[in-house]
Amino acid sequence: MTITGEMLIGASAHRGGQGGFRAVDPATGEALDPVFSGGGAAEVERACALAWAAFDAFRETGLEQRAAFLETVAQNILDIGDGLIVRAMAETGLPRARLEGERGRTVGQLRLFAQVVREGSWLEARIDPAMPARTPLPRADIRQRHIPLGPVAVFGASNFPLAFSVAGGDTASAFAAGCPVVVKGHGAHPGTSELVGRAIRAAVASCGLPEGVFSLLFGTGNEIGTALVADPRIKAVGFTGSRRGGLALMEVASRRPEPIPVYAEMSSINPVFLMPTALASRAEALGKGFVASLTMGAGQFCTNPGILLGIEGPDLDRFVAAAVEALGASSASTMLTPGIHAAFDAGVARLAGSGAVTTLARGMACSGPNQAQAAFFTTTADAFLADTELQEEVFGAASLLIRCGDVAAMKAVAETLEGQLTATVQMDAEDKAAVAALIPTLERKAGRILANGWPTGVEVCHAMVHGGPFPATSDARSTSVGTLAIRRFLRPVCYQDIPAELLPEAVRDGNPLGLWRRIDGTLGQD
Ligand SMILES: NC(=O)C1=CN([C@@H]2O[C@H](COP(=O)(O)OP(=O)(O)OC[C@H]3O[C@@H](n4cnc5c(N)ncnc54)[C@H](O)[C@@H]3O)[C@@H](O)[C@H]2O)C=CC1
Ligand SMILES: O=C(O)CCC(=O)C(=O)O
Repeated sequence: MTITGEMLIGASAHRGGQGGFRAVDPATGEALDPVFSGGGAAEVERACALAWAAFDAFRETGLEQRAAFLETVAQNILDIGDGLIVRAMAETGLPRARLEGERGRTVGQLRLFAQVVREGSWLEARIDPAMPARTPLPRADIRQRHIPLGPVAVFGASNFPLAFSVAGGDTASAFAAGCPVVVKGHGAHPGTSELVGRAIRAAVASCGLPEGVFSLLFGTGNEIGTALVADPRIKAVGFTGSRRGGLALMEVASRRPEPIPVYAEMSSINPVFLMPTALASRAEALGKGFVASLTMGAGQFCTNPGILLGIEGPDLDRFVAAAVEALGASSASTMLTPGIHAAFDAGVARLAGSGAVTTLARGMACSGPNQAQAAFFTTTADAFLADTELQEEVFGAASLLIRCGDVAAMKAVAETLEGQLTATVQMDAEDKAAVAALIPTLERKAGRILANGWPTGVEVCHAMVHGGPFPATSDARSTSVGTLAIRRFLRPVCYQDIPAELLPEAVRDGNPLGLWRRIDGTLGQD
């Protein structure tokens, strides 16, 4: 498939009038062909008009047709073949194995949402039949189903060019809900974005859907993203990126005459609690496991273990020695963009320069452009509690070990943490009581609590929560990974005494869709 550098607006490919740009291979610093054109207000207007025009037809597609659309997108992505992986490698510096795995995750995610669409429980159909004889007042016939919010703006993330980008979780869940999608592609991987965008566009056409179901826009500054979120036809936003970017888009969305929800996944330092017995029994293995998680993908995961908490003593020293050895042997790796690399170096310099922080280890020296040397620091619980800046995410392979006096100090630190995507406990059976005391705090702070694993690598499944209180996300009630992500783009509508022939199929008598429905409070398939 050829990459042309055009934006995809409905069925047409379009060269915008704003400044052109090229992707950069971060491993060499070289600009890649072709030149991509940037869009502005005119392209936003066209894409949103088409999306709005498509909405009513798309939202009432049959469950089977919509599921087949998601499966066609998945197949079309696979059919691009190796060209997709090669382009993504060049644009991101990420290795082949990682990108092949990410493609599998992306395709699997689309197929999982197809199953969800078919199964139909997301419609949450409820029927409270009329009670004309009820006294003192009769009850009307009241029915409820969920409908999609409307066209969704999706911002592709830099660090997952497939799974959190053009056909990533935000797009898959919005399509599953019945929302047209306008993607603002990330400028770091425009060629990858165009290839995937063309795969989606072909699926829209072959599934007989209106062209406005999908558009892909590019633009260099903030203008295009701002215009997209401000457009009155956009009804929700999905975003993964920086806290600054997420906050800026939340501000735009809240200032609209009709404010809309922004589901932004932003920043998280993912605390790991090294419980005493676990540390005593396997400090060395934990040290190695930690470094493997920290350095994976050059640390460019929002689930990266950015802080560790352990109790002072010889077992923690053994953990540190093992981690220092593993980290010292970790090679420098190419980061996604020169900007992300510069932000990592600045964050590491900030920690290294703090009087309260000691540098424990750095990874191997850099040997090419945009490479990052992993970094491991330590501080005390008192110092951490005194300086809120030590909580700021350093995006990349940098982590801070907080030395605590006892389990109570660990809990005190946990209480001061901002909202997190994850919280991890490394524990043995004897640590259970201490962990039980910690869990209520962790539940308030994080979207996912895990034991004896590492937070990087999110499973795409029904029970997953990839979310959490601010600043991990802008809305703690949601997840951006897993099938519950569909909820973000739905809202309930109630039908009171609506004549049977005007009711949507989901809540009709006789249950033509064969859904699980709550009838007078009882769940069943009647
Ligand atoms: N927590 C996480 O999952 C991630 C965090 N980051 C953080 O973000 C930093 C920069 O990386 P990027 O991926 O470029 O994230 P970013 O937040 O700068 O950009 C993400 C997308 O949002 C758009 N955008 C950003 N600010 C905007 C604004 N004010 N108005 C309109 N559109 C806006 C950008 O054009 C881009 O398409 C990294 O150094 C890292 O600190 C990056 C990726 C993932
Ligand atoms: O750890 C993962 O698999 C997902 C990480 C993520 O969501 C991110 O880095 O934006």
